[in-house]
Amino acid sequence: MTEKIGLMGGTFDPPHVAHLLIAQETLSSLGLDEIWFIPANIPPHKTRNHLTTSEDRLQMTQRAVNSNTKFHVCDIEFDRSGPSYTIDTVKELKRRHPADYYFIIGGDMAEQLHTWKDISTLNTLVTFVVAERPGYYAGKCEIEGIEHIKVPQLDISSTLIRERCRKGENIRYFVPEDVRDWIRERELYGYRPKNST
Ligand SMILES: Nc1ncnc2c1ncn2[C@@H]1O[C@H](COP(=O)(O)OP(=O)(O)OP(=O)(O)O)[C@@H](O)[C@H]1O
Ligand SMILES: O=C(O)c1ccc[n+]([C@@H]2O[C@H](COP(=O)([O-])O)[C@@H](O)[C@H]2O)c1
Repeated sequence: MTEKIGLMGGTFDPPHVAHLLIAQETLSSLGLDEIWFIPANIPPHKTRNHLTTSEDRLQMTQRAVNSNTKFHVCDIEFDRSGPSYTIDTVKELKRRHPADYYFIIGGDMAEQLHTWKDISTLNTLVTFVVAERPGYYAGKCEIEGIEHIKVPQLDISSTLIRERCRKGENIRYFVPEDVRDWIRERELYGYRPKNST
């Protein structure tokens, strides 16, 4: 039988619990075999100047998924220079590893999906799966054939976590413990917690 693989693309600066939750719920509700987390080398639509290094984001993503045997990290986008367009990633994945692919996105991404590179072709190569996200409405998405999954909405973002780190606020349970350890060890986002919790 053809494998069913979920792709969870992201900047993961840092990866957080909402990423893990929507991936897990997609896996269970669509009966997928695995989820591959794909950190973007150069996220096509992010305008922020200073991303954390690819090595740190890759390491944190690895740590985020390591307790789940069905979650894996795929570093395919680090092999290419220039913006990490999903169409290029998916074409390469299909060449290397034929399977049915499901690309997971949040409601914010769904709203702008029509602007993605070669979206009409990409939409024939993967099934998009959308998880609602507070403040966005995936129903606005104009692309056809999208699956919607029901997941409790979490108003958590990497931006919020970076802000909390900068302010010395606690990020426990916003990210997996192994990710928090890495952020603390490397003092990413200026993280110096005010207390040991
Ligand atoms: N809380 C959330 N609920 C639903 N989807 C989410 C949530 N957070 C992130 N996503 C989705 O996960 C994918 C990767 O997101 P990304 O790595 O950019 O995290 P982010 O929290 O949106 O980051 P930032 O705050 O830096 O923009 C995107 O498809 C995004 O829509
Ligand atoms: O291919 C595109 O045109 C495109 C435009 C915007 C985002 N994406 C992908 O969507 C995923 C989530 O993006 P981001 O910016 O929220 O990390 C990530 O895998 C990006 O490469 C892809």
